[in-house]
This record gives sequence, C-alpha cells and structure tokens, in this order.
Amino acid sequence: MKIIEVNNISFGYSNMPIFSEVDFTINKGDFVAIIGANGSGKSTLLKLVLGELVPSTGQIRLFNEDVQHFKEWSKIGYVPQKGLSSHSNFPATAEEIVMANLFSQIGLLRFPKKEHREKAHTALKQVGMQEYAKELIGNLSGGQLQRVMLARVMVNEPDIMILDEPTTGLDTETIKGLYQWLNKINKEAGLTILMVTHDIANVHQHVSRILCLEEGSLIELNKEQIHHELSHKHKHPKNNKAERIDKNGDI
Ligand SMILES: Nc1ncnc2c1ncn2[C@@H]1O[C@H](COP(=O)(O)OP(=O)(O)OP(=O)(O)O)[C@@H](O)[C@H]1O
Repeated sequence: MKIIEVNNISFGYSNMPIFSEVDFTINKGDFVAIIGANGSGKSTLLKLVLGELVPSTGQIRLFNEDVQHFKEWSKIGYVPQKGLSSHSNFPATAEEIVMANLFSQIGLLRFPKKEHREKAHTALKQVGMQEYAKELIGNLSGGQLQRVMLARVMVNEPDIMILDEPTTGLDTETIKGLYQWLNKINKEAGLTILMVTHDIANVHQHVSRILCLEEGSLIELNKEQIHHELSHKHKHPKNNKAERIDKNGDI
C-alpha cells in the first residue's frame, strides 16, 4: 500500500530553484531516510509532503488522496526540526504536551477525560517516559524532550511518522536509543517512518531505504552507493553520469 506518492514535482523559493522532477514512493512498513547536504532542500521536501508548500509542477498523494484535499492528518505524526527544545520554557507538563495533541478528540475548550489521560500515559510509556508525566518540560533533557515529542505523535496512533532531523543536539547514547526504538516500532508495530537525517553512519543499519537529495535531484542509493557515502566518497549519480560521459569523450 502506497502511503506517500511524489510524482515529478519541482519547487523553488521566489526565483531560486530548489529541486526538479523529484519522484519517490513510501510504502506501508518502509523505514526511509532522506539525506543530503545542508540547504539541499530536505525540510522543504517534507513541507511539500505535508501540504504546507505547493509544488510548481507535479503531484503529491497521501493515502491515495491529493495532498491538497487530504484531511486525515491524525494518520501522520510529524516531528518537526528542533521540536520542543525551542519552547522548553513553556509551562506545561509532559502529559499535557502529549494530551494537547488529542485536541481533535477532546475539543479545544473541554477538559480531558480519564481515557485521554490514559492514552497520553500509554504513549509516554511507549517512549519510556511514563515516570516524567507530571514533570514540567523545562526540567527535561534534550533527549527526554525528544521522547515527549515522539509520544505526542504516537498518542494519535499514526500510520506514518515523519521526522525532521530528530537527533539534532542529542548525545551519542540517546541517539542510539532513539534509532533502536524507531527500528522496534517499525518492525514490531509496522509503523512506516520517513526521516530526514545527516546521520547516515548510524542510521543505515536500521533503515530499509536511503534517498539522497542533492543539487536539485533526488535518487535512491543502492548498496554500493551507501557504502561509498559511508566512506565519504559518494558522488551524486547525476554528477557520476557527467563524469562518465566526460571520460568516454562523448561530450
Ligand atoms: N521560506 C524560505 N524562503 C526562501 N528560501 C528558503 C526558505 N526556506 C528555506 N529556504 C532556502 O531553501 C534551501 C533549502 O532549505 P531547506 O531548509 O529545505 O534545506 P535542508 O536540506 O533541510 O537544510 P538543513 O540540512 O540545513 O536543514 C536553502 O538554501 C534555504 O536557505
């Protein structure tokens, strides 16, 4: 089953083209990493997938529906870049942050019921944060905040989790734990995961596919290319092609 279908999209800010003719599909159960240099457009691509930006050409479908008409947003758990860390002084507990994401069920002006509290606790437990439910988020470490962000999207029982550089500012042990946890929910619960990351060295063993965005085009890396990327020898196939043509003297 196709969860995300991106067909031949192009996008640019004002007069600055970011990418063109980008195609990819995310199927149910995939664990996909998107890598690419700083500023190559990874966050922009996620914003297009989430319907926050509109491509100049091409089409994006979520769960077989055009993104512009898509309404079942609770199926998609989006963890933005930096997440809570920029709002950590907000006077709310971990439990309140998680419950707030149930607003479509609770209603904005109503008080949460026992069942909502229980759902929040289940989600916090899933990420190993149940003991911190009543803790103000300002008292949590970066790794704990990140786990609250994961619980915040898990509470809606999404079909896909979309993460934008979830390891920024975290220490090595926390990063390892996060990847193991993502691997577990992908394998055991079948949650589909799409993750933007710089961290190919740690992530490649967990993901099923790696997409690389560079110089305006997106390609899926094969095993050999992943190996080259790991040894810092990667060249985007677009460039490799140009190099090959050069060598053959065909231009
Ligand atoms: N709202 C905007 N208006 C104009 N230019 C933008 C806007 N947002 C991003 N850009 C530019 O578009 C390019 C792609 O940005 P984007 O944040 O998508 O890249 P990225 O690959 O996610 O980068 P990073 O790895 O540093 O997070 C960058 O050159 C950025 O400066």
